[in-house]
Amino acid sequence: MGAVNIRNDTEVSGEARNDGDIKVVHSSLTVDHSLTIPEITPRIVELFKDLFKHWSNLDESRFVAENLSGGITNRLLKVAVEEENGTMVHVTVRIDGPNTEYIINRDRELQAIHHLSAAGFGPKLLGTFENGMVQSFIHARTLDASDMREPKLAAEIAKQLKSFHQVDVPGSKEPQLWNDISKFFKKASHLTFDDCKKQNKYKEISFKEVETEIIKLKELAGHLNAPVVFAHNDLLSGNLMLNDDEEKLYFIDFEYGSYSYRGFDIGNHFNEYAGLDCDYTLYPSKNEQYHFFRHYLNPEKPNEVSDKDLEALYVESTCYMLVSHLYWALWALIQAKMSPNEFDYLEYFFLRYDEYKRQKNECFSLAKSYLSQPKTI
Ligand SMILES: Nc1ncnc2c1ncn2[C@@H]1O[C@H](COP(=O)(O)OP(=O)(O)OP(=O)(O)O)[C@@H](O)[C@H]1O
Repeated sequence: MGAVNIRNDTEVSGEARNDGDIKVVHSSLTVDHSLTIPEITPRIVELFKDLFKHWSNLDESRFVAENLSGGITNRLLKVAVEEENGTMVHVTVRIDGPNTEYIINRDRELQAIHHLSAAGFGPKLLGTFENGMVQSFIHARTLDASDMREPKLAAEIAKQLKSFHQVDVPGSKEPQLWNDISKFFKKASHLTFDDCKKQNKYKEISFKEVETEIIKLKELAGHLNAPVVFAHNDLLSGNLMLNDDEEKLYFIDFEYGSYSYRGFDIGNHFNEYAGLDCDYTLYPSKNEQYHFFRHYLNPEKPNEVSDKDLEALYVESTCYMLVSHLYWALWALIQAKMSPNEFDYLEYFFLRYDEYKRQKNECFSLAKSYLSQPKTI
């Protein structure tokens, strides 16, 4: 990893928490996500001194915190620490967004981080606290949506995704996708907004219709027998970082990671070509998708992938691309109610759900016609 790590043998002053078989230092402190930088800095210093004993005697002036932007779920800080001998160490502090427990299973995330990080994915987890975690800082640039379709990068993303999907994260291997969608649906369909405009917009949604779509899509997807893998589930450009000098690509942010269907991770990634503006004219062409599939299915010999395997993955990803629209549409409704962020989550629901409706007939026909073909063994 290109990230600068603080000592691996981080001394524990906070209590050590055992997540699975790996121990990580834990502090019982919480950090208020809404504080300004001057207000939050002393709190971060206190937290670091509690977590990392070797920093406990450093003067407060040696800790410099700044906001990192990019995400829309959590508050992220970059903290520079000047050690006694003048060495600069950079870490990130992620403060969980308030109310994110409705959409994110933090225990599941923490368990996954250990195993993914041991497998070489993402930043190193250095410590946890009541509402967040400290991780190593990755010296790399965050990708833009348009970078993801660049053929060399697309091939590298596909190749890494394949190895990501091969990581064995302990615990139940039951796919969580439909459970999560069902949980989101229950929560999202019973909201009220104090803001009249929001409430009126929300009332335009027919949850009966959404529920019918979920049932139909779940049935169709079930027939495809997609392989179950440990999926990232949120492979957008902001969660991909590239160190150009080392030509090293990083996947970050595993908060939605779970056992899920291979096609969901891929279809969801393709949806992200549209960027946060949701310009779905940017969805990858069939050729671009096949390029990705070849490098995913056989990273060493991409040109030897059979047409049959390409077609199967094309149908699978297309079908789960639809599921991804429903997933994030419902997610956005919960965020519209729970998140303090300025982002227009309600509008985001409509962008995703409208795109679902635009795509569904074509995708259903594609999947049904594929499923009706006689299968050769
Ligand atoms: N360990 C890290 N090192 C360097 N930069 C990072 C690191 N983690 C995150 N970032 C930067 O911060 C941005 C936001 O991070 P992250 O995706 O974790 O936030 P988030 O709120 O969970 O986002 P979202 O929910 O939108 O995916 C990333 O796009 C990246 O630019």
